[in-house]
Amino acid sequence: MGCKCCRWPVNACRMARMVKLLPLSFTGLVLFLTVHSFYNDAVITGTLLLILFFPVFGFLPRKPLNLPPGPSGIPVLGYLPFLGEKPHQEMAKLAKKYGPLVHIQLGSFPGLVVANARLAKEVLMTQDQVFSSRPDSFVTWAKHFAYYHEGSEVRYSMGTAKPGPFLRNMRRLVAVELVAPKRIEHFKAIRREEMDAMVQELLSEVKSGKQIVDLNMAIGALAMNVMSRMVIQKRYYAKDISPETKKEAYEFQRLLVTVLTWAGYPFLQDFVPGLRPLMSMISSNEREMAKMAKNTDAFFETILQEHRQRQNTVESSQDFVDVLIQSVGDDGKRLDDKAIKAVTMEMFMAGAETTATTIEWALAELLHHPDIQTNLQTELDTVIGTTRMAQESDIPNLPYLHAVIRESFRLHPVSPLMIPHSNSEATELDGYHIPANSHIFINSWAIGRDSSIWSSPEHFDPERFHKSNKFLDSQSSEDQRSMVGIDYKGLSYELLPFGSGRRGCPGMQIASHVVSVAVARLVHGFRWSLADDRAPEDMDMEERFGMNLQMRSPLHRVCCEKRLPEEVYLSM
Ligand code: HEM
Repeated sequence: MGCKCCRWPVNACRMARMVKLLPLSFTGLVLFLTVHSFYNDAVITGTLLLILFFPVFGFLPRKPLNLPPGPSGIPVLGYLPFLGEKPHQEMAKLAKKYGPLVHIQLGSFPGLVVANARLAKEVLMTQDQVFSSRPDSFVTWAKHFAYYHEGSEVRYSMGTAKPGPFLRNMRRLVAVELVAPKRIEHFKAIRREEMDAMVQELLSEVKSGKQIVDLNMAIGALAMNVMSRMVIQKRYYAKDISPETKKEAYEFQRLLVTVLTWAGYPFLQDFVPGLRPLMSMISSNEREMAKMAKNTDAFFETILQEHRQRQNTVESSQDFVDVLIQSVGDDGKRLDDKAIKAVTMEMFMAGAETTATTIEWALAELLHHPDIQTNLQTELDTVIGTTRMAQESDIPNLPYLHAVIRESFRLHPVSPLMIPHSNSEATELDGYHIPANSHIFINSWAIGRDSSIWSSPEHFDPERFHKSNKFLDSQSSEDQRSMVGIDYKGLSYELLPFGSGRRGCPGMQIASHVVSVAVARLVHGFRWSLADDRAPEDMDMEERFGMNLQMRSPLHRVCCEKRLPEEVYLSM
């Protein structure tokens, strides 16, 4: 067990205190002698001594704080080096050992892992206001890609912003202009056209005799095109685009991949801010990011200027950038150009990859479990028939599809630790002291595998969400029975792929439409199996942690067979 104040090993903590005291004591001694030889007056020297040594009391042994239990780390870095390549899994292991609330020291910051539904509710609902900030540790990325500088404290990205006028205004704009029912309906045609385009693209590959298709690419193109048409009225992912757009699309894709990669990168200086000046000097990452940030800024500046020239004021043809340009904040001012550029980019980062990865995991599970794929096809054929493709209006009539998607979200939340929350003031949680500015990791991956909630938690089985729930027997508790009613919209803390509360995902409605219809279309229109004679049980279902929790082996080579009559595809 580590020291109660910081969880380092007790001796390491004592040593660190002594090391911290040395320079102060030395400086104090030198100053004392200088001052005393100058004034030769005991009262003045004594007063100065008191002032000088006052801060030292901060380093003397303190009354132990009642922190939640947790592992000890190493001096300076704390538990950072032990989080490994899959921090969500390591944090889940810690929760098994120490309980659902675990304290971990992350460099200079206290960290907290929340790993059960009851405590997630406490953080996201009961104490939502206290925990709705974001940590101070995103600043390296934000400095380059969200126009952050330490003097201003403003981070022009919703995901990293602290509560305040910028975040309030942005969340309002997204809620009203992108995801309100009227706008969802308005963008319906875009979603339908992109779904049709994906099916046609897959069909043309199947017809050309290639039975193996790149499903990862098809899904990625769908999610990107839906987002880019809503946000900037452009379509970058298609074979039939003009050579000019192709160049622009290439630059867009290159920039986005880089920005996403850096966003998932743990910068040491963000956790040990004392190292920031040194790292800025020696780190090649910072130089590379600064270069890339210039290109990103130039790209989104062009988009912004194109929109300004077009001056689109007709609501029916407005995209999200038009809305951002015209919006007026609480202070009566228009948005800063930097904010418009950063939020435009963020829509792609937060909205497209997450949606694509979610669809890919669902399809992966259906490849891994062919019997469940067949069950879903049976439901689709029964409800929709075989003479037309699935539409958005069919979704409420497809309970098994809904169960498949919920089960996929349970096992594969693409943001397994959400975006870390932070508390602006010290508080108490479950009787423990939570220091201000802690990094709060709500581990939805671990909650989705909590055996006190879910029977056979590692097992993919949509039945647990379906009325014919075979996991229920006479021994089942009321809690287990109520699983059938659990949804992912932020009201059931057992299933939180989109988070919940003030910082919950504002894009949930759009994502939910795209994910449901894409899975329905892909499974209704095609039969999927593994390429290269691989058996389902040999499939690689491992994860790769990053900005999103992706498949370690994405679905680049999958067998695809058309399963509806030819005229259904032709009539789209
Ligand atoms: C299946 C797709 C998606 C999933 C699983 C997902 C999940 C999440 C999660 C877990 C969070 C963090 C919640 C928290 O920290 O409490 C989040 C935040 C966010 N999401 Fe999504 N998201 C998806 C799609 C989208 C879409 C389509 C958009 C764009 C319209 C979007 C925009 C955002 C933004 C801007 C934030 C930051 C909100 C804030 O910090 O206040 N997301 N999302």
